[in-house]
Amino acid sequence: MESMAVAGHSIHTCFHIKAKNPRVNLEKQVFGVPVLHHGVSCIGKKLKGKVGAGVQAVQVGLEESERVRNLKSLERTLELDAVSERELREKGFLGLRKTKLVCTIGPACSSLEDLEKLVLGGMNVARLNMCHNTREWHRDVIRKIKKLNEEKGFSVSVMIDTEGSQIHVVDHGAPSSLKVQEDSIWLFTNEKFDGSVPFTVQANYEGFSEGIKVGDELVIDGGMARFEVIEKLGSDLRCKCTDPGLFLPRAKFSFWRDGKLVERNYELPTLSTKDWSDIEFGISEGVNFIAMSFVNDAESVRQLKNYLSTKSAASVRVLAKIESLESLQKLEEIIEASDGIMVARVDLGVEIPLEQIPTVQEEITKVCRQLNKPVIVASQFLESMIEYPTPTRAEVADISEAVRQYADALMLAGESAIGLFGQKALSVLQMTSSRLESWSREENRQGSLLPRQLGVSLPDRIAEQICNSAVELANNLAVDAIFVYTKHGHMASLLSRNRPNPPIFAFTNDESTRMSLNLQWGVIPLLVDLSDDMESNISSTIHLIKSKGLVKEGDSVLVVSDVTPSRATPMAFQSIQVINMSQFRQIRNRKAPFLDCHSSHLAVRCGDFFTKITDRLSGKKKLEKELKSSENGAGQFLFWVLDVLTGFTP
Ligand SMILES: Nc1ncnc2c1ncn2[C@@H]1O[C@H](COP(=O)(O)OP(=O)(O)OP(=O)(O)O)[C@@H](O)[C@H]1O
Ligand SMILES: CC(=O)C(=O)O
Repeated sequence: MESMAVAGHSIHTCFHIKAKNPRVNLEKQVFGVPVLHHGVSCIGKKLKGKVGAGVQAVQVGLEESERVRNLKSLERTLELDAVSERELREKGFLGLRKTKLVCTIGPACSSLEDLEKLVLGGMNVARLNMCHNTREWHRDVIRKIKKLNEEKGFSVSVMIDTEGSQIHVVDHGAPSSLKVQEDSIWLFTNEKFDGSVPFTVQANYEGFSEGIKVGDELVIDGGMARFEVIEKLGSDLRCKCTDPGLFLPRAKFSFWRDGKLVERNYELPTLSTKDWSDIEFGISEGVNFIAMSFVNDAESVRQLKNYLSTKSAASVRVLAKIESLESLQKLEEIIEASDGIMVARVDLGVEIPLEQIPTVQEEITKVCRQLNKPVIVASQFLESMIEYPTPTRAEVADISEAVRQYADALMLAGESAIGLFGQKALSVLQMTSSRLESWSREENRQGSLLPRQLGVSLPDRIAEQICNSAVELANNLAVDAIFVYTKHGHMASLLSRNRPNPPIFAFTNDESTRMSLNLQWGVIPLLVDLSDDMESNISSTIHLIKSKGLVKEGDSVLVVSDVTPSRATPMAFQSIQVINMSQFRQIRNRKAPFLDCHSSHLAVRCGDFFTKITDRLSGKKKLEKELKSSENGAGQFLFWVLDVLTGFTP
């Protein structure tokens, strides 16, 4: 045991842990686990008057004047974005929407006024698809979003999508959509010519017909129309329409044989020359995310991430778009290599049968959560609203399903980019996701996806377990919010991964972390000027939230802090505390922590307890017996925490 601080109802302990399991490098880690000795009996109910009234542990080694300076500097800078603040005032902590919303920006919504309406309607991330429009147009939109962020106190992130390399139609014989009649005969060619030739389809890639045989099926946009290959003329294909439908501009096509996709190794790079130059453009405009189209392996993701590092742009997060059969076959390695995933349902539907999309979407979403990467479910949520002012009931059900699957974010494509009712579509997305979230909470259905179902252990097992336990505590104690102090967003994302009932306020002093957390489920990122003194960070942020009038009587918060070693705290220190915000007073004049007999007894228990947990279940039985027989509340509490934590052991 190293040190300890006890104040009021809160007890803070720090101790070294020697791991027996070599996979868990605990030697250098120090935990701080503040424990409530009155908390055990109120699991699942709202904490009223049972929580420590304030954070009183004070760091050893910090002079008082420095502490007060830290508090003052924090008071000057707490950026809660204007939209979250408004929502918080209207709906309270638990009413904050958790599912994030992404809108594709296109000609229908690129004016400053329309962009502002989208932000006020809940857009967290603006997406620009580099395969449409000019670079000047994209630059203008990005600058407008940044201007709104600066002038109106918004915090909307910007994402660009690379065009990627995929076989698609350059021209299909008409300037816009075209009906394809049954039995009509078409020529598919790689020949380049100006203008349109009736019944002639130009492909963008000369090797498009390699490996294709007479009798194969050519499918347009995952089923918009179907053809049979009736003749091969060099590299051209003569095809007969077997299933009439529509030809849209830039339609994608795929070939099928005996009911299976014909898989071919096109010599197309994931990032084309144009994509690299779009990436340069994105870096120079300070975008927050790059979504890579047609990723087929982890290597291409790593290549882009390395490139961003060499350009001092490692803060730009790389998302991999899952939209090919090959990317599904290498799903885990792609997720692990990337900073997040987009389930690009439109293009995915070109390569896998449409009826498989819902289950594939669920599987990708689940694996992303397991591996702690945010996931966007994209496209066609409200396709009918491109033309009509109300959604179909099935579209609303599709949104609800993605929310139920706990996707981090949902994305509008054509609905916002070119739709007649983009803002209305966003409000349907917003209302439907909020409704399902509150229904889940009220019915306590959140419990149906318990953290233990997450299954895997991440490399940082200690942080993972702390966050799992913190969320279990937060849900059981029914706190109103979780506060986390984070440099790179790691602890915030581990908390989000557990999809807690209360929202997660992630305080960071890193602007790029703040912007990247905009994609993370349930996280409200706030920019603050964090100091080395974690207690004053906690104290000041609670004080600031209170001073803005955002705290109601009885509101409590669970605080997770993760202090990296510094002069003030030479050892890493991770702690969980529960604080009643409404009774909270800023502590400015206490100088040192103090001990009492009860707490030192508790710390010994804690040390014993964690050693045994890290030794997996070997010590559980003995420890359970000891803790169960303990006559004080702390022992009982630890027994309960033991139960929670060991439940996660694989
Ligand atoms: N910047 C833009 N300028 C003009 N039209 C756009 C723009 N962005 C999107 N669109 C329109 O909105 C529609 C949906 O856009 P989105 O980029 O999601 O789909 P997409 O064209 O199928 O590309 P991808 O398959 O890469 O997602 C497009 O078909 C296009 O018509
Ligand atoms: C968004 C996208 O690229 C798709 O749905 O295919």
